[in-house]
Order: sequence, then structure tokens, then C-alpha cells
Amino acid sequence: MGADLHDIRYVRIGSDDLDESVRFATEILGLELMERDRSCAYLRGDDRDHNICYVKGRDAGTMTGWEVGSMTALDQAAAEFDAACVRVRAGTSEEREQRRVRGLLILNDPSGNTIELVARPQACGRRYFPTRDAGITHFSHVGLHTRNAPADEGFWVANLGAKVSDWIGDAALIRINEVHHNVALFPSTKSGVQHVNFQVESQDDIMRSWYMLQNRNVKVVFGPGRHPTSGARFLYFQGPDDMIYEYSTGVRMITAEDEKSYVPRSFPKEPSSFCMWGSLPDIPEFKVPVDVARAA
Ligand SMILES: O=C(O)c1cccc(O)c1O
Ligand SMILES: [Fe+2]
Repeated sequence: MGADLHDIRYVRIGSDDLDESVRFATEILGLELMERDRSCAYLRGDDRDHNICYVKGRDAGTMTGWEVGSMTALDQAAAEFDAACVRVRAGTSEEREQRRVRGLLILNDPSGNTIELVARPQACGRRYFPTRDAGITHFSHVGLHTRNAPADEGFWVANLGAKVSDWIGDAALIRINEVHHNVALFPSTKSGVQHVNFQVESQDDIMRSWYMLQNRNVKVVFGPGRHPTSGARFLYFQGPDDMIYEYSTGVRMITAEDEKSYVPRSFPKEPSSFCMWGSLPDIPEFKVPVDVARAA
């Protein structure tokens, strides 16, 4: 069974230059700056209080936050982790304050990715007001590096109550709710957040951003394209501290009705499994050996 995660809540990203991260996130990505102090900057692409917190110092690493339904659910999750011999710790009052949450449980997956379960995150009564009209509707998923795909996948399924929606090679696209995936695990030699996804309203927003990013000399690293897995049309680009961002639109939902007959698919690790239109990725975790690419 595992913890009952409702949705992804935030990503925390260590940044060598907060000013640059904020500039990029507002002027290029199109997020709204909510709060800023000397060590943190909180930004959002939907009506939540924040989706990204850039933390001063790239060596602060990356963490992802996941919302559970209540403080009681958080306590139940802690008990289940204890029973499963998964080491967890309660967040300190300072850490809770930094994350704008009432309840915080911190753990690591087998690769060492920091996973934070949060309860009663701060809501916000003000509407998201973008700095640039990128068409962002909401923060949707993250890619994580995994040093051990089977172990991390098993952890998400057994301990975090998640389900695999599809695989691309050993990379699992994993859901905790009706969205095709909220997290994807990409084999790597390291851990940490591999990309951050924001959903945009339409394919027009993908294409408008594609031209804007090129005009602003932002490095587009994949797309415009379409994922055969979620069906989403996408565009990936690189921001400060080598963080990859993805706009996508049209991600498929796997409803409770779909669940009755849904069977996860196993796509081979080849270019057409990442893009059904023919775009080739300049993203290390998505690249395949040239002979495989040529054969595809
Ligand atoms: O949306 C997807 O299916 C997808 C597939 C591969 C890699 C990704 O980042 C994705 O979002
Ligand atoms: Fe993605």
C-alpha cells in the first residue's frame, strides 16, 4: 500500500546564482515570483503558494515535495515506513517554515533522492499571474535521476503507493494520481532532479515558446515533439545550473475507469519511444547509442 500521496507539491533546487535563477524563471520560464530572501526564492506556475524554491548554493542539491491528505495521513505514513524499515525523519520547525508546510517527513529513495512528504501546505488566495505569457497551467511532474532503476521503481510502488504507467527501457513513468506520470525515473550515474515539467494550455504555447527561446538564445535540448507514452506534445530547454525544464501539453489521464483495464507498456530505449515525431534529444538520460538511433 504505502503512503497515500495526492500530488506533487514542490521542487527545491540548489542554485549558484539566485538572481540568475529568478531572472530565468520569471523572464524565460514564465513563473511568478512569490517571495525572496537572501537564501531562498519561491516561484510558481499555478495557484499554489509555490512550486519551485531555489535555494542558495548548488550544493544544496534538489528535493521534491509530495502532498498527503492530512497530518494523520503523515503519521500513518511514518508508521508504515518504520514497519518497512525505511529510515525517515520529521522535518524541523525551521524546515517546515522554509517549505511553508505544517507537516514534513523526509526520506530518501535507494538512489539517495530526497523525498519530502508534506501535510497542510500553505494555500494562496491570489491567482497565479505570470511574468511572461507562456501559457502555463500548472506544475505537473519531475524527472529524477536513478542509480538503480529497479530499486527506486520498487520503492515508489511498495512504499509510496505509486503505479508504473509505462517504461522506456528501464525508465519508469510513475503515477500517484490520474495524471499519466507525476515522476519519471531515468537511469543515470547520479541522483537528483533531472527535469522539471510545467503543463501549458496548448500546442500553440509550445510553438510560441520554441521561437521565443531561440530568439533569447536559450538552449533547446529536445523537441518540439510528442511523447508516445503520455501523448503529450513537449519542448525541453536548459536553464541555470544545467537544470532541464519541459513544457508539455495534452498529457493523458488514467482515470479510475481506465485503471480497470490499463496495462503499462514497455517501450524500448530508442528515439521513437521518447518522440513519435522524430525529434532527437540532446539530454544525456534520453540519448541512445548511435547504432540504435540509426536503426530506429
Ligand atoms: O510525457 C511523457 O510521456 C514523457 C516521456 C519521457 C520523458 C518525459 O520527460 C516525459 O514527460
Ligand atoms: Fe517530462
